[in-house]
Amino acid sequence: MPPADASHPSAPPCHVHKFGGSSLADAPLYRAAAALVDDPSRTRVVVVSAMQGVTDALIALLDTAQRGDAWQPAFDALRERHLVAAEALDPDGHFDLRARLEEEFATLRHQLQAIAGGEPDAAQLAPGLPGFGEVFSSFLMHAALGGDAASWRRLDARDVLVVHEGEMGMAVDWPQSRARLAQWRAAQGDGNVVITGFVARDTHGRATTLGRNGSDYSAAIFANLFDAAALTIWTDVDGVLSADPRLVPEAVCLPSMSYAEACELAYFGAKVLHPQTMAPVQERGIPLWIRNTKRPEAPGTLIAPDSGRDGAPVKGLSLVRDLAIVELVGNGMVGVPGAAERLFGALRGAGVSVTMISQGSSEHSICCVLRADQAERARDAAAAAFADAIADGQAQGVTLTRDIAVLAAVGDGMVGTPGVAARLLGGLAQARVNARAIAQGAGERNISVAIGANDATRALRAAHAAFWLSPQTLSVGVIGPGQVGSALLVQMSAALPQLRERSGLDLRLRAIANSRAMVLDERGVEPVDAVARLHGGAAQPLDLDRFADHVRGEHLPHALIVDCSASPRVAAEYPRWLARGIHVVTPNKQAGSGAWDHYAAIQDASRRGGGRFRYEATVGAGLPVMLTLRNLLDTGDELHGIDGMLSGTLAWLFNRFDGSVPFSQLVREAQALGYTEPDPRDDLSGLDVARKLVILAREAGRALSLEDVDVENLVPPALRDVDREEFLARLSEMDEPMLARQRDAAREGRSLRHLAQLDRDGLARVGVVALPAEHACCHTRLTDNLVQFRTRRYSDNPLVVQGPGAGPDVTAAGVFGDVLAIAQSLGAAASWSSPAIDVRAQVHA
Ligand SMILES: NC(=O)C1=CN([C@@H]2O[C@H](COP(=O)(O)OP(=O)(O)OC[C@H]3O[C@@H](n4cnc5c(N)ncnc54)[C@H](O)[C@@H]3O)[C@@H](O)[C@H]2O)C=CC1
Ligand SMILES: N[C@@H](CC=O)C(=O)O
Repeated sequence: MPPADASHPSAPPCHVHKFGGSSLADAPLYRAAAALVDDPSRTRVVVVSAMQGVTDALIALLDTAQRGDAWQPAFDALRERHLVAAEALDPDGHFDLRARLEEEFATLRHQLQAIAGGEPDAAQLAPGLPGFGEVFSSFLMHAALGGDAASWRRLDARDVLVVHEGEMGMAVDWPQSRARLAQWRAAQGDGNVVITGFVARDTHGRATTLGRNGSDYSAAIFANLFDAAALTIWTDVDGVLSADPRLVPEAVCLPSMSYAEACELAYFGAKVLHPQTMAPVQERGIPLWIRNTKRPEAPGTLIAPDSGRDGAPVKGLSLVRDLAIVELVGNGMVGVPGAAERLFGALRGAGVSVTMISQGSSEHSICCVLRADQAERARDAAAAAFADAIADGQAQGVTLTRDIAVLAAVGDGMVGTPGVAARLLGGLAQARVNARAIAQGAGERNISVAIGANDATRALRAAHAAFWLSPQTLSVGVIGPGQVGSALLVQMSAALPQLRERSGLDLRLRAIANSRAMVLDERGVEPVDAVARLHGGAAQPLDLDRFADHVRGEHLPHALIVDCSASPRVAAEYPRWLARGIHVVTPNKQAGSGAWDHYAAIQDASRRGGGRFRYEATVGAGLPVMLTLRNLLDTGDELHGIDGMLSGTLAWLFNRFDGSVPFSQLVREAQALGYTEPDPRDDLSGLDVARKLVILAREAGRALSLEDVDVENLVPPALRDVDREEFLARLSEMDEPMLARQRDAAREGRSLRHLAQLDRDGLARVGVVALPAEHACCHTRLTDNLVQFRTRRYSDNPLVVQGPGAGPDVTAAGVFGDVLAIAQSLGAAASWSSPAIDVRAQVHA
């Protein structure tokens, strides 16, 4: 590019603003845009796009006219839309806006008539016709800015900007354009200017456009021509985001980036920037801001020569779809100069543009990623170029793989930083995405990975999580906010902020469900509001598959479901969830003690899928019963037997039951205190304790099942098969038999206790026993569980775990402990991570 024009040495530096169509959809938006540039301390240059949708409408009009179809109705609609906006912006005709627009529409009408009529030379009108939208728009903006000649001028870019078609799109004829602008400024004087974006004239003087999204390019060109102090591109997002927010809800707005980073991201699909936009501003070192018209208070993204190192190696991720891989394989190419030249010469000859290249140091193959619509042409050209080598057996052939996408991580900070590729590929591996080809230039600013098209979104989300989220980020779903579940939500609400702050554990509650309804929320559910939201408008019928899909959301590195129900239906899902890598934590005993096949399927799915299964709270609520057993066995001890009191409810009942109060009244109290199972018969029948004994036995490696346990059932036969409500109504039928047992025991100086026993030979018993006063179980309080482990090491005196074994709070604490154990095991944070800026992504309208 030539040096800056010196014809206006005294002109103050100006600020160029560019507004896209989404910011100019109607008259109020033109006024809002005008207010954003209201800074009299600077000379302002405003470059406008067409009103939203108008360029597409013009292209369609052109197409209709070229086919000879009726274009008038669409033309009238377009004209009407602009006249409505003109009426709103210039109600008293002060700016003569209506007449000026009518003049331009008359020109457009003549051109369409000429094109539709096939008039000689009419074809030459076509390239410039889609640019009428910017012409109309410049009049509207001129009026919105209060455009009288003293303060604002209007410049039609077709009068000054000269372009020609270059190899890489429209190229500016800088000397001509600069000279023409100088003439224009000499005639008009310096001051504020509104300019039509997108349009230009070609070297023959015909109107043309800069190509799709060319308004950004226009703005950068005029920033260069005016030697501007800054360029601001106003759009409908907060700035350049770390990834496409439609695919990555966690995308963050980047505060700054270098020109080089912006170019890499622009090329690789970051829609906010046009690839050509950077060059004219980069050449003069003009700072470029991307800002949001709808949130002008947001700081936006600054693109400048140096991005300012913030310690984050990766600035953004981009994804290019609709690609294919063409690979040339040949033993005969090893060490032979010219093979690459021959291949790329052939591709050039076929007019194929190569997106990415990868060749291993063995030189045995060259792999090119290119556009899918050019793939067959590329393959045939490569095969033809190597036909002789293929015939001689020196090359094995050319293969074509379709349905490819390229994911790229971009950032100046990658230069010289070890571990970036590992983090990227590690993230992909965790999401089970296979890398087909990898490329990184010696510039180290871009690592590109070719992947299968079906994996593209998953790969982008996984890579984003790998760079922007704590590796200990968990997407959490809670099922069953009853007694235990609600207590868990209260505990989470209190603990989560400090866990995030101090330990980097980022637990995000994103789904909640009870037996009827569920709430799935992408942005997260506040734990304290979760239960209320199940009764609100956002709740939907429970669907466990959709629940799991949502929790598994691919943009977060890990997923975990907490099942606080007692439901076998929910427990049946565990193998499927674990196989998908979803961790499961539960106090629900159905899975741990259910059918052996189901239990084995859970262990198997966990091993294969990587999801961890933790169920400490199923035995002893918050007590470390399972943990103790696991530690004993993992350190090489040998279990001889387990005995003790495994039911908080039954412990509490028999601690209190001295015959002075009916047994049924105590059961109701235990239920109200949240100690019992949802159906108290599960406790009274001994079933709940039998389940716990089975869980412990299985944890110790014994294939015990419920039917192997000798269980005493305290529920009278007449109450066993009635429904829960009837059972509760007839609870007093238990009083007499229980009182008789209590009196018999008291007569012998004994107390009733509910015991569970698993002996060395695998015999398992559960039931009520009358124990002498000196027995350890007669020295417990309230809901205390007491579990005695007899092992090789603890043979004379058992290892005892004792403490409250029921109740919502202690159980929830046991569940929460399991959740944290999983989160903590997910790997410590790396020494660097890309900052999560507080400006949240604005999804494109
Ligand atoms: N309460 C305690 O002290 C202890 C309880 N547990 C276990 O904790 C679990 C919960 O107990 P509580 O909170 O006392 O029960 P609860 O009856 O108060 O709550 C159960 C919750 O599960 C939901 N639910 C039931 N069936 C469902 C289904 N098919 N799908 C989705 N949600 C369903 C219900 O809507 C309710 O929100 C049970 O498995 C229990 O055995 C374990 C240790 C101690
Ligand atoms: N109902 C159970 C609760 C814990 O599992 C008990 O009383 O122990």
